[in-house]
Amino acid sequence: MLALQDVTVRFGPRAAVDAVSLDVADHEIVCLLGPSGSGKSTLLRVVAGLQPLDAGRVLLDGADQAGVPVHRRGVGLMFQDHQLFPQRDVAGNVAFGLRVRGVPRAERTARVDELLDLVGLPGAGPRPVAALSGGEQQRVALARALAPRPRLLMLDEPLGQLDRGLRERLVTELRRLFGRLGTTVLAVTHDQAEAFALADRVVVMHEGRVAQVGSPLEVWRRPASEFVARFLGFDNVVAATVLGTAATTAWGPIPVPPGTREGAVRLLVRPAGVRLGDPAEGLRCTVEGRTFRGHHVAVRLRPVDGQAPPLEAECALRDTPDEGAVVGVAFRPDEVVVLD
Ligand SMILES: Nc1ncnc2c1ncn2[C@@H]1O[C@H](COP(=O)(O)OP(=O)(O)OP(=O)(O)O)[C@@H](O)[C@H]1O
Repeated sequence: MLALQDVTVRFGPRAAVDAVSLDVADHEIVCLLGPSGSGKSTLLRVVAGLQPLDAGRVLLDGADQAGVPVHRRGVGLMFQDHQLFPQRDVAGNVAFGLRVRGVPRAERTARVDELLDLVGLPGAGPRPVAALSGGEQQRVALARALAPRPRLLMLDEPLGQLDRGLRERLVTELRRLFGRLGTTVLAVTHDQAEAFALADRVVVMHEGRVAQVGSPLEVWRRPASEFVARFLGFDNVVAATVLGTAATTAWGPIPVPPGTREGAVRLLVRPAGVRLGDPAEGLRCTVEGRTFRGHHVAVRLRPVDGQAPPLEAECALRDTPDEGAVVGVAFRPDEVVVLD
C-alpha cells in the first residue's frame, strides 16, 4: 500500500531523513519509534505531502506521489495537538472532511453517527468540543480523521497529551478499532509502550535512519544494536570476547547461546537473565536500589570489585533482596543478545 524508497530530506547540510526505505502492507499498523529529532514527524509529513523530498520516492498503491497535493493522496492525518475547530460542535468537527468533499447532508449525518458510535461517543454530536475531556477530544479527532475513509491513516503522537492510564486504555481500543475497520496505519510515537501495544511492526529510527524494523516481540527480544537496546531501556551492555559458548566480560564469564559469533562483541544481558543467588557463587554484587515495576522489581546491582559496570536484574516480588544485601549473580544464556 505504502512504499518509501530511499527517502531523503535535508534541512541545511543535515539529513533529517536519510535514505529511508519502508513498505507498509494493507491493513498493517506500523509505528515509527525513536527519540526526539530522529526524523519521525518529517517522514510522516513526507508521506502526507506536507514536506518535499530531496531524494527518493513515495508510492501509494504503486503510484508515485511526486507532485500529488495533500488532499489528493487519500490519507488521513491526526496530529498531536489534534486541532479541533473550537467554534464547531462535535458533529461539525467529524463531518468536516466529508463536507469539503461534497458528501450530501443525509449521508454525512449518518456517517457522523456511525463514527461517534465507533469511537465510543454515541450521541455526542451536538456537544461543544470545548466541553469535552482530553480523551474525548482525542476520540473526536480520530473520528474526524477516519470519516473520509482514508486508505492510509497517519497518527502523530496520537495520545501524546493524555495521562498514562487513559493512554493505555485508548491504545488497546485503537488497535481493536483499526483491526475491525481494516485501517492501514502509520503512527509516530516516542513512547515505546505505546508503539509496542499498537503496532504490528515497529520501526526504530535513529538520526534519520532506520535502526531496526520488526514485530514488537522481535525488537524487544533481539534489539539489533546498542542504540536500540539502550533506547528500549536495556542498560546491561558490556564489551565481551566470545569463544565457543562463553564470553569473557568485566562481569566475569557469561554463557552465550550456541552459534554466537566469536571474537570481540558488545553483549546485552536482559535483566530477566540476571539471576541472584548465594553470594559465594558468581559475580559478587551489592544491591544498590530497587524499583517496583508492577509485576516485578528492577534491582540495581553494583559489583563488589568496583571495576565492573553496574547492572540491573529483574526479580519476582517475593525474591527481591534488601537494599545493601550482597548477592551472587549468574547469567542465563537465553537472555543474552549479541549487538551489532
Ligand atoms: N522545518 C524544519 N527546518 C529545519 N529543521 C527541521 C525542520 N523540521 C525538522 N527539522 C529538524 O529535523 C530533525 C528531525 O525532526 P523531526 O521533527 O522529524 O523529528 P522527530 O523524531 O519527529 O522528533 P519529535 O519526537 O521531537 O517530534 C530535527 O533535528 C529537527 O530539528
